Amino acid sequence: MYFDITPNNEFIKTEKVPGPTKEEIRALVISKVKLTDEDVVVDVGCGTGGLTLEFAKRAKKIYSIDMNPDAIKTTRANLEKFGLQNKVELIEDEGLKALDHIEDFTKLMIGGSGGNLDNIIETGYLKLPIGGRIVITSIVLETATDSVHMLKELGAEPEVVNISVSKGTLLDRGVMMKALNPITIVSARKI
Ligand SMILES: C[S@@+](CC[C@H](N)C(=O)[O-])C[C@H]1O[C@@H](n2cnc3c(N)ncnc32)[C@H](O)[C@@H]1O
Repeated sequence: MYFDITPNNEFIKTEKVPGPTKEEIRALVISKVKLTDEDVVVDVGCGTGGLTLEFAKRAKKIYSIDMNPDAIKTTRANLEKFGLQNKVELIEDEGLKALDHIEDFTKLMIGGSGGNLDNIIETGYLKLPIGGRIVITSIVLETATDSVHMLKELGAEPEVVNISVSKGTLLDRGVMMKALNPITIVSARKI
């Protein structure tokens, strides 16, 4: 089956909002989330909506949270561009506050936490059902190591992968590879 990941250049973007998460990373995140069509996903820090869009293509329901109003606007614009707005509830709020009001989700994605990482992980992990999954993407190592410590404290067994993607540029004399910044993905199953 064709594994459809939306190319980076098809997203509506603004300088005020980070993202989208690079397409190769989005593909891997879906695999680490172990996304199914029965899933209810919470995406904390939805940014441009890169991951929200991939979840919306495949899952039953998505709650996408961002404290930046421009991120909510941009995510909405991208969902509407691809006709996927109906599955997604957009919440303009701080992640932890918004999580307090959401129940019965099966997967938790954290793509931004703004100094509240430990609390968002703890609250989210405790609300997940046994067998649910939590995935954290990080551009700084400290987010990854802090996530590992917190998940271990909660009794989980986190997996850590660091992905370096290089993209080829076609030149007359060959293909020049340009490295993009590495991303660390921490993931765990609720046990
Ligand atoms: C790197 S971007 C996420 C990109 C996104 N995964 C995508 O594919 O477009 C991180 C986002 O997290 C948001 N953010 C950071 N801390 C937050 C918090 N505590 N609560 C809600 N949103 C937060 C930021 O406003 C930003 O839009």
